[in-house]
Amino acid sequence: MTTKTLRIATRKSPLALWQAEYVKERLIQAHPGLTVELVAMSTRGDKILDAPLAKVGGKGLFVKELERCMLDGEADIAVHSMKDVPMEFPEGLGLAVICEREDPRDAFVSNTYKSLDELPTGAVVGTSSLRRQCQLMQSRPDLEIKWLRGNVQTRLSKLDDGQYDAIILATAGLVRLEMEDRIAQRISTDVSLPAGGQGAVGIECRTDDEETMALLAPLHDKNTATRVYAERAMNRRLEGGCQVPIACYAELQEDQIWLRGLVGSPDGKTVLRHEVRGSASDPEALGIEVAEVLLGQGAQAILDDVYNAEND
Ligand SMILES: NCc1[nH]cc(CCC(=O)O)c1CC(=O)O
Repeated sequence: MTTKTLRIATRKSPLALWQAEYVKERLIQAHPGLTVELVAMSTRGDKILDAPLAKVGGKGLFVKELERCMLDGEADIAVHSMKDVPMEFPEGLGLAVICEREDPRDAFVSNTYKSLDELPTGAVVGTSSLRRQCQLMQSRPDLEIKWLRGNVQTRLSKLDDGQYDAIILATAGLVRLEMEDRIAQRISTDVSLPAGGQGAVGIECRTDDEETMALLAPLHDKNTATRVYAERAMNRRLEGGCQVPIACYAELQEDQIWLRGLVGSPDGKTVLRHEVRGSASDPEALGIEVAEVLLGQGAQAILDDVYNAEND
C-alpha cells in the first residue's frame, strides 16, 4: 500500500482528459491506495483556434506548457498522444513510459460516403495534416482538401454542418471518445501511413523522480515502445517538426521490425517511400536507416519547401 498522491498535468480537451483518466485508472489498479489527481490546464494552443497551428508555435506548444507545470513542481507527470510529443525533451524531463497502442490507422469519416473510393470527383475532404493531405492527393488528385482544425468534437460538428463531404481523423481518438460509430472506414496503412506514434499514449516525468518512475513502470508496453522508438528515430533524423508531410509506421513480425517511412509534397505529386526489416533489438538504427535513404532520395528539399511556405 502506498499513500502517495500523484498529480497528472493535462490539457482540457476531451481526448486529453480521456487519456489522463485512463492513466489514472491504470495507476490506481496497479497500486491500490495511490491517490491520483488531474491538474487540468488550458494551453495557449487550445485558446488560439483561428490561426494555423504551425504559426502559433506548433503542436509542441501544448506539450511545453504541461512541461513547465512539471518543472515547477505543480504536477508529477504529463500524459501525451505520442504523435504530438516533440523529439527532444527539456533538461530534467523525459519519457518514462509508453502504453499499449490503440488502432494507429487514420479514419475516414463521412455522413454520406462509406469509403474513400466512394467519394465522387472533386469531393471536399477536411484535414489540416499535411501528411494526410499528401497521401490523399497522391491516391485521389481530384479531391479538394479543405483546412480543418479544432478538437475532435469541433471537427465532427463542422462535418455535420455540411462544410465537408468527409474528414480524416485518427481512429484512436474516435475509439477512445466512444465515437467509433462515426468511422466509415479505417484506412489501410498502404493508403495512409500514420504519423509516428499515432495511437500510442506516453507518460513524461522528471528524470530524477525515481519514485514516480517506479509507479509508472507497470503501464509500459514493450512492443509498442519498440515500434514507437523506431518511428521517432526516423522523425528525429528528418528533424520532423510539428507540421510536416512525414509518415512512418513500424510493425513487429516475431523478432523483426518492419518499418515503413514516407516524405511527400503536400500536393501529393512527389512522394518518397522506403521500408526496411531488421532486428527489434535496435529500433533506432532502423529509423535512422529509413530516414537516411529518404534524405538520399531528396526528402530535405521537400521539407524545406514546406517550412518556407509556412513562414511566408
Ligand atoms: N493531432 C491531434 C491528435 N493527437 C492525437 C490524436 C488522436 C489520438 C492518437 O493518435 O493517439 C489527434 C487527433 C487526430 O489526429 O485525429
